Amino acid sequence: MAGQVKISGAKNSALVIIAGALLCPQDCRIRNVPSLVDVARMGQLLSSLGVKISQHGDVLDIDASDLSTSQAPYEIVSQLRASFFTIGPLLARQGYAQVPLPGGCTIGARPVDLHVRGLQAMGADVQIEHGMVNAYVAGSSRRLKGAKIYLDYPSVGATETLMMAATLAEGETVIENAAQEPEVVDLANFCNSMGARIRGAGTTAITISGVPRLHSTDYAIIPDRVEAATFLVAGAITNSEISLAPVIPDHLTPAIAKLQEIGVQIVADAPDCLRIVPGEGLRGTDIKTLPYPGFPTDMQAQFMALLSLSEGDSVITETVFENRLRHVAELNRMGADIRVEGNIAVVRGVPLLSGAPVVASDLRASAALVLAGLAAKGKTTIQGLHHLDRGYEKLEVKLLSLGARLQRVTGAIVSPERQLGVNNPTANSYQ
Ligand SMILES: CC(=O)N[C@H]1[C@@H](OP(=O)(O)OP(=O)(O)OC[C@H]2O[C@@H](n3ccc(=O)[nH]c3=O)[C@H](O)[C@@H]2O)O[C@H](CO)[C@@H](O)[C@@H]1O
Ligand SMILES: C=C(OP(=O)(O)O)C(=O)O
Repeated sequence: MAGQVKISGAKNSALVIIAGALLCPQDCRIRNVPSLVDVARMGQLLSSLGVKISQHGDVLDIDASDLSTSQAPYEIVSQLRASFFTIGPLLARQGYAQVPLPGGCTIGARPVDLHVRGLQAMGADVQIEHGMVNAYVAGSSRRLKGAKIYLDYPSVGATETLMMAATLAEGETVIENAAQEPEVVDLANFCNSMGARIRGAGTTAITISGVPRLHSTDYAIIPDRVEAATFLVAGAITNSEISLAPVIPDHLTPAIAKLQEIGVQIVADAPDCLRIVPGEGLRGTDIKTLPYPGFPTDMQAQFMALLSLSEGDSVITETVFENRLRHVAELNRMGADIRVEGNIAVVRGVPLLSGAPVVASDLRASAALVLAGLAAKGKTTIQGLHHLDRGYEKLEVKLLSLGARLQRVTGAIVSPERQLGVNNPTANSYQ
């Protein structure tokens, strides 16, 4: 493979920024929105609340001037976790919100206690009954009150929920031990572009001075660092020179550092363009997933595919989610040598993977299996592509343009039966 790839807008920014548009009683134009199943579902959720949404290419126009209800429907919330992020804006704007518990998913239980405790600290009365979170603000103004909130863990979602809720609260809110992820900063910049007063996003202490009302905006989402890292690994695992743009290289620091340890060179050709130059041989290294600026959990599976073909032993420790190593069994089906104990995977590099039928257990696991399939000798068939389509815009089209040999075999848009066939008849040992 070789060539250039266009990186799409960040899924995790898009989802929360679409929820954040609920804060605004005027038009919001959001640019660089990736075309993903999750984004479409988030749009359906807002429509069910009475919001008018129209899409032209990667531009989304959202008019949330009239909200017909503050009750989010279970059928949509249960399909994507990010839908719970609507609770903060709905409560802040309407003084009332009813959002079903989003439930866990294959990577972990994913409770929402930190979101709930923070909203309570801001004066909301929150009851959880029959799987539903009912939150309301008493008093004639129905406005939340600024508060000092310490998060036990720097949860991305809780930081975002509370930051959005605080934009319209009375007084000042300080979120301590806040998540520092780039998508949190993107959300803060989006809110500030509508007149919110948020300082410190990207650090561990975020201060929000509440304002009575926000106004319309035109905002472009940052590039997706997880998609970019996935393509960097695609270059490394197939020994291919690939250029990526647009990217924000700073957001990729943990991935670049690990790729360099593994023996791959990354060159900045322009401030928003990175090129991967494959090395002579790949070496194992250790990875521990952590909140940003640590190594992202959303890149762990893809790096495991790469390390399974890197010489020597690697230890991968997953600390963010309790059940995010389910791709191990599938990689082992392809000839990888990986042992799991608790949240630790010990990867012993093998010279060659061999194509096999495999099943994707979650979004990043599906990307890891595609990467493994690109490097493996023979044909790999991946089932469970509904996970992939949640978070990668046209992955196979982009890979095909680089010269990969793969095709979508069956299925309609959200069919779990959908399969991807990846074929590499000429894999060499130790790429
Ligand atoms: C849509 C979106 O942006 N998803 C991202 C977001 O998910 P999400 O916002 O769900 O991730 P969090 O940072 O909240 O979760 C991290 C850890 O905190 C725990 N926790 C979280 C909230 C809470 O109230 N209580 C609690 O115990 C979770 O179970 C998990 O073990 O950040 C994750 C961590 O970078 C990424 O993997 C996801 O891709
Ligand atoms: C876990 C992820 O997403 P979500 O929080 O939407 O499930 C992810 O993007 O890898």
